[in-house]
Formats: sequence, C-alpha cells, structure tokens
Amino acid sequence: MNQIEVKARAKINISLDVLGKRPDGYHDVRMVMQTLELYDRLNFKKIRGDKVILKTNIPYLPTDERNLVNKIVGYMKERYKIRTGVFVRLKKVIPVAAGLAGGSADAAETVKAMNRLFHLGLSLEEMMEIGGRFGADIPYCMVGGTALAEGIGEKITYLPDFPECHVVLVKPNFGVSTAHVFGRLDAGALDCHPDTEGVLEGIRNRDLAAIGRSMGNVLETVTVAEHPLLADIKKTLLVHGAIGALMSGSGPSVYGLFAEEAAAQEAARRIIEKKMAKFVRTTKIHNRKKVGCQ
Ligand SMILES: C[C@@](CO)(OP(=O)(O)O)[C@H](O)COP(=O)(O)OP(=O)(O)OC[C@H]1O[C@@H](n2ccc(N)nc2=O)[C@H](O)[C@@H]1O
Ligand SMILES: Nc1ncnc2c1ncn2[C@@H]1O[C@H](COP(=O)(O)OP(=O)(O)O)[C@@H](O)[C@H]1O
Repeated sequence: MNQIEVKARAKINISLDVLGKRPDGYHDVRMVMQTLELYDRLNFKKIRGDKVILKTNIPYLPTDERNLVNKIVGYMKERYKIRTGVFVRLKKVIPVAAGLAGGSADAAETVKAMNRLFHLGLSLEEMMEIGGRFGADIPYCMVGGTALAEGIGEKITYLPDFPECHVVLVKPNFGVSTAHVFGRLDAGALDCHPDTEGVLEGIRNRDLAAIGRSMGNVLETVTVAEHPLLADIKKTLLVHGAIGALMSGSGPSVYGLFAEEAAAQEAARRIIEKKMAKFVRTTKIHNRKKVGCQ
C-alpha cells in the first residue's frame, strides 16, 4: 500500500464545562463531544527521498511544521525511523480556528494514516498518546462519535449514539484563539457550570428536547461577550425552530440542532439572508461506526 485517503471530521461540543486551572496552565474540562458529517480530506502518499511535503487548498494555512499534519508526519518518521518521504494533499472544508477542531481532526487522521501506511502496528491507546502530545482535542478526534472528554480532553468515555438530527453550522467571518479564551475565562466565570448530567441523560434516553434544554458551554461567557453577533445567530436559529443552539468549543462557530431538515434549511437561509456569516452549512451528526456493521 503506497497511498491512503481519509476523512477528518469536524466536532461540536454539546456541553463544555471547565472545572479548574491546573499548575501547567491547562484546564480540567468535562465535555460532551459529537462528530459531524462535515470533513476535510487527506491523501497520504509514499514518495522517493526523505522529505515531508504538504499541499493544501487554503492559501493562508502554513504547510511547514506549523501545520499539525506536517509536524506529526515528521515526528512519526523520526520516532519510528522511517526513511521514506511522505506527500500529503489536504483538502480543507472545515473552517480554520473555528471551535470545530479541524486541525485536531487532521492531526488524528495523520497518526492513523502513518500507522497504516508504514505498518507500525500501533494500538489505539498508543496512537491517542501520540496525538495527545500535539493537542488536547486530538485523542477524542481519533475515536469520534459521541463521547465524554475529561482531564484536559484526553480521557475519553464512549457514550451511546446521539439521536438523529440535522445541524445548522454557522462560522462567523473571524477566528478565535483557544488560548485567549481560556485565558480570559480565568479572570471570570470559573464557578459557572452547564448541565452536563442533563445532556448525558438526554443522550441515554435519545431525547433531543432534553438535550436541547441542558446543552451549555461555559466558554460562551468569554467569546459571546466579546462578539455579541454570536448571541444574535443563536437567537435566529432558535426562532426558526432549533431544539437547542450553542457555541462550539472556544468559538466562534455556533450551531443549532433541528429535528426536521426543512426547518434547518429555512434557518440557514435566514442567516445567509441576514449576512450574519459567509460559512453557513446544514449537515448531520455522524455517529461512530460499529465494528461488524459498516
Ligand atoms: C476548547 C476546545 C473544546 O473542544 O476546542 P476548540 O475550541 O479548540 O475547538 C478544546 O478543549 C481545545 O483543544 P485544542 O484546540 O486541541 O487545544 P490545545 O491546542 O491543546 O491548546 C490550545 C490552548 O488552549 C488552552 N487549553 C486547551 C485545552 C485545555 N483543556 N485547557 C486549556 O487551557 C491552553 O492555553 C492551550 O495553550
Ligand atoms: N491542519 C490544520 N488545519 C487547520 N489549522 C491548523 C492545522 N494545522 C495547524 N493549524 C493551526 O491551528 C490553529 C487552530 O486550528 P483549528 O483546529 O482549525 O482550530 P479549532 O480547534 O479552534 O477549530 C490555526 O490557527 C492554524 O494555524
């Protein structure tokens, strides 16, 4: 096998709680994570020589070691003494610096692709350990689906599948730095907590309305306060029939969950009409494939 093509899926946070700050500056979190159908596409190819070459469709995205894909290929080549060159083509669809873990998903798929391409025989746990060195969200992105993420995000517990629904995803025309948002949170709302138990109960009961009532993200206290447009987008989604609407991760992406596709499309249409964002997509949640029933 000389070539592999993979999909790297976006995630949303259905609940995001921050429990406290750790001595290393990171924060202990408790998050309900969910992958979406929206994905980047990556193609990995063995090439002659010893170089790592990355090409992407996004002109402003670095393709050298500042890109997680390039960085991880380089790291794994060195760690496993791989003397073959690797060419990667990355087609980005997931908006960058959006709270959708696009870079983390690319990184997770890179670890898995290198494992397959060079027959490294790594277990999932070993790959999650490697991913975790490069970002808190990467271990989750390696398993995807519906999951609870704790620690700094690296302790993963699988959850039952999320109920079927439609998602309207809105990425306003600016990016947000995750480090900045966590930094601002320290000065503010560390004592404010979303109803994660309510979300977990809603997922167990496949009750979308209960999930909608309980979903929450403590990082909204920072990002929505800095960008009131996000509150307007949430309101528009709710007015047009969203069962729940929330900011994902550190933002600025906001999403709405809908039972009916027609309502989702109408809400997306309204947001485009109001020029609230250029990136507006209707998509669906994507549950983890079960072994033996692909
Ligand atoms: C907030 C979340 C929620 O899913 O998502 P995004 O908004 O990035 O999508 C994640 O926890 C983000 O994970 P990720 O983006 O991988 O974070 P990293 O690259 O490891 O860290 C970026 C910066 O965020 C802060 N950080 C991150 C995770 C964490 N548990 N505590 C932190 O304090 C640190 O300041 C760190 O320097
Ligand atoms: N493959 C990649 N795709 C996107 N961003 C990347 C990638 N590699 C490194 N980055 C850097 O990581 C930063 C955050 O990336 P991203 O994962 O899109 O954010 P978020 O986790 O907030 O959705 C960006 O500013 C970008 O420069």
